Amino acid sequence: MSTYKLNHTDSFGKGGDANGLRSNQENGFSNLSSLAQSEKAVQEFLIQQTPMQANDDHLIEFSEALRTVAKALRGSSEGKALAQAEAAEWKRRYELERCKNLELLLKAPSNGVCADESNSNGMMDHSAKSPRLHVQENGNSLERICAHEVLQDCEPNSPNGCNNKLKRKASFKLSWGCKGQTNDQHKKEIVSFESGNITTPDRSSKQISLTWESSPQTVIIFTKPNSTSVRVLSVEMVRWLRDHKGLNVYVEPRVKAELLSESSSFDFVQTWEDDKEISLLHPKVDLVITLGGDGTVLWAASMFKGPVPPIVPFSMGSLGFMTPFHSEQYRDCLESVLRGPLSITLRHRLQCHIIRDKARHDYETEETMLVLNEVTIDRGISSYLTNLECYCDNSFVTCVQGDGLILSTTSGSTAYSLAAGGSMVHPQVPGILFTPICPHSLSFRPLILPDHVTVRVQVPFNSRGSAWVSFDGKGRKQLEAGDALVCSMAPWPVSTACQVESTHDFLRSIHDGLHWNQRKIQSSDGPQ
Ligand SMILES: NC(=O)c1ccc[n+]([C@@H]2O[C@H](COP(=O)([O-])OP(=O)(O)OC[C@H]3O[C@@H](n4cnc5c(N)ncnc54)[C@H](O)[C@@H]3O)[C@@H](O)[C@H]2O)c1
Ligand SMILES: Nc1ncnc2c1ncn2[C@@H]1O[C@H](COP(=O)(O)OP(=O)(O)OP(=O)(O)O)[C@@H](O)[C@H]1O
Repeated sequence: MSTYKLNHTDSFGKGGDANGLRSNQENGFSNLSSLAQSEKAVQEFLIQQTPMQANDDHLIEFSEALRTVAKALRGSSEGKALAQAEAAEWKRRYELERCKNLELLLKAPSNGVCADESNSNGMMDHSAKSPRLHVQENGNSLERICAHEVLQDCEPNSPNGCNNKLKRKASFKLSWGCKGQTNDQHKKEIVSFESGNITTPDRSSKQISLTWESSPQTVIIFTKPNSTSVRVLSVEMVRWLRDHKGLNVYVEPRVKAELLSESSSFDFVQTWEDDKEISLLHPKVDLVITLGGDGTVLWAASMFKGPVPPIVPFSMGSLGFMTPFHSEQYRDCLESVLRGPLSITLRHRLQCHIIRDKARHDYETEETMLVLNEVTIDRGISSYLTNLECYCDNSFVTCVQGDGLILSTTSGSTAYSLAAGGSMVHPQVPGILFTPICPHSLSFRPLILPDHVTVRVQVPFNSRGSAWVSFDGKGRKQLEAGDALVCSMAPWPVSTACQVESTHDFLRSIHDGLHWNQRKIQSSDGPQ
């Protein structure tokens, strides 16, 4: 019986005491080792006693243990109070220092710092050339908040003698590029370092509007194959563009044949003979029209290995994530687009090179592939795990062991990457999504990398099998051990016309296309 009583809970008498200990632990009680020692001593002592003696002595030891607990708790709460007092003192000193600095600052406006009381909204005025101190009005009392510290050069013979804290701020210079690197390959005019303040006046992900300076003359139409409704609409649209808008119209060779089979009057429609010829079309084409689903937009974009004319995508598929225009209203839509101005979504593309191990020292690599959605490296028909070594610039990222890896644009974030657990990202956010496919690991979360990096994915020499690359779900190529795929942001984005504007269109797509976060509204009759 006594041995039964000597379990952990009973050495404290009752469960309530043990609970008390638990809550004290949660409150920061840390003197647990002395407590454990006392408990052990009580146990050892009691084991040596007769049952009667043990009961009395048990009570004595138990009360001692309680005293130990109380002492430890007292120590803990005293320690806590001390720490709080110390924190309060630090806070008081900090506030004093801050007030002193603020006073000095306001007393000395002639040293180049001006207290701009007109700007009472507390916002930073990034456009100001001279350094400013901004103030914020808060209720009746004027609370002054230094929005940012000012970089100030100290004039050696200045009448004010740089006698306040500001003069102590170290001057610094920022420049573009990596440490020790002089080229400005990654330069983007989105940040300026004027007067030592870092500002971002123009961010790349702003809504963009396109205004025609002269009227568009030539359009090219891409259509989804094997669809009767698409074929009917393309016949109608081609005629309307020619008869009502006086435009030159290009279509694919397949579509030209279809149009001619309708009527020989379509011989005004132009086409091309081979892929080389279409790659030369860009300088002639003002606008691209797509009739189909997202796949047709991807197809159209893939036809342009360099700059791409603006695309007007009409929805004639089942999902239509990137196709905001309704085909029934094509006349109104095209009238408005041709008149301009129009909002566009600037969709970044990735450029991908395969570097073969056996050709790694050759100057020429295989043809560069441009993708609008993603490049996928997977195990193909192999039943082995893929083993892919990934590097970002020259830093090792990870080794993917699973079904594969998706390197996606933000436009592609709602496609395959989404299915593999990647985040949905607004298409105008510049970045590269790094999304594993079925990784055999509990901790492989998807990443989003910045747009200026180069990602290299290599099949290691000790890999059991090869890997397969596909570009926007097409054009599969095999990667043998030692081969690598190098991928970075392409300089030729794809601009797609918006129905309203890019954020509105994106949100509409995730609501209507993916039924994002749809749930029945909770009824109001329930606990309040
Ligand atoms: N498990 C998957 O979800 C999976 C598998 C393979 C390919 N894909 C995607 O299919 C794309 C190729 O499209 P396709 O039409 O030629 O093939 P497809 O006809 O097989 O269509 C794939 C589906 O993905 C949708 N889709 C394509 N791009 C999208 C985007 N940016 N946002 C939202 N949905 C999008 C299409 O509307 C279509 O419903 C690939 O780039 C890849 O992203 C997805
Ligand atoms: N002009 C074209 N020539 C050859 N293939 C095309 C062309 N346009 C689209 N495709 C291919 O046809 C397939 C289906 O096209 P698309 O995705 O546009 O239609 P969908 O599947 O009906 O639409 P959604 O993707 O909305 O379900 C895609 O694989 C795409 O690559």
